[in-house]
Amino acid sequence: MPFHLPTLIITVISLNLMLGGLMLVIYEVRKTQKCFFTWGISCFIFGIAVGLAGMQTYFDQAWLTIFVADVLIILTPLLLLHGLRQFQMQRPVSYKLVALVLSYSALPLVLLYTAPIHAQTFTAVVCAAIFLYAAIYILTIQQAPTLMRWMLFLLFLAHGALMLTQSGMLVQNLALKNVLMLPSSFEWLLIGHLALTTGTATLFPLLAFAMSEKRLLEVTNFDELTHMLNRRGFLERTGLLLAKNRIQRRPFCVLVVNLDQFKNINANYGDATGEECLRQVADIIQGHLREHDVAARIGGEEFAVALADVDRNQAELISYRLCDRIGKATLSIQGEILKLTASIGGIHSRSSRCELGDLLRTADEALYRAKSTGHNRFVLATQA
Ligand SMILES: Nc1nc2c(ncn2[C@@H]2O[C@H](COP(=O)(O)OP(=O)(O)OP(=O)(O)O)[C@@H](O)[C@H]2O)c(=O)[nH]1
Repeated sequence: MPFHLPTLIITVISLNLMLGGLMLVIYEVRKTQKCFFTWGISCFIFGIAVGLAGMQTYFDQAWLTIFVADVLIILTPLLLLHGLRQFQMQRPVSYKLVALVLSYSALPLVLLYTAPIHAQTFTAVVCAAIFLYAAIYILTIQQAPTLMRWMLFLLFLAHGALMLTQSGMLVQNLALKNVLMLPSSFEWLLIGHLALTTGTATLFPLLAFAMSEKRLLEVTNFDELTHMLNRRGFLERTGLLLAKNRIQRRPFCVLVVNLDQFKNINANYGDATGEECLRQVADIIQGHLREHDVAARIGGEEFAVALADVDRNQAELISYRLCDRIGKATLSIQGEILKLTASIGGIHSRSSRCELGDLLRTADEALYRAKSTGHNRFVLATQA
């Protein structure tokens, strides 16, 4: 199907200018993520490069339509890669790599720009190498959601393959002694580029938003000290588990684990030691639960555990074991061996008919009884 080349060129330029504008708008909102600025500039530069390259047949200034255009074309994926490095490191990243690759690429272009087909082949090979490198680089960004990481990997890989195809076609043209690439081939390359640029530029902001959302969830639902869920996260996750259990009329148990005389630890050894104790107790609790149980730090020296589908005997056994393991653990902190005990108040509901708030209130009352009858023990209440 024939395409109208000037129309295609104008479409590519407009799309890149629009995407560049979009990136700059995002940067305006998220000043801390400089990658959006870099990606925006990269889109603008590509738009200009395509414009200059498209003027080849109308404007006899090879230094501008070949040399400058090709240098800018190489700069585009380099800035894309630089943006990815800024994105991953979340701090200023040196431009050394960009400067180095650009200067090494510009030197051969000085010699080649009078032979357009050679210059274009060289540019396509350099761009392919940068895109393939970026494809591998994106896989190292572990914090990015897996699906998005692989989609970007495929897009970069496809971009690299497109550039390699372009260089292959140019070499073929060279053999056929054509001065420039066949217009029809150039059209297909531009269409491929259009699709890939749109895909990549759409995924970049999504990637950043997905990662901020993940971070936001971590901050709102997790406890920084122990990396367990916090009270909010516990209520959310346990609420869902309880609702599921209620539908199946299965038993449910909530335990509140509170460390005994914890203020003495702080007073005798300092807050930092107290915090290390909290971390080690959190590990003990998490180490004793099944995969689908929920554990959280819901207050200063207070933890909560939700056990789905356990009968009363199992709930008692787990409470006993938790008390026992915390009491027997020797916490080794900065050369000091510390001993701690915990009291546990719990509620076992036979059919999960109660609301979570009521279960927690009853577990708190049971905890009060465990504390007032001597610490280092558990009291388990029962409800229908
Ligand atoms: N280091 C540290 N201490 C904490 C943290 N959160 C709470 N605490 C301390 O935990 C102590 C809790 O004291 P209390 O509520 O009186 O309870 P307790 O000393 O454990 O006594 P009982 O509960 O009766 O056994 C206080 O001294 C708090 O300062 C924390 O994040 N880090």
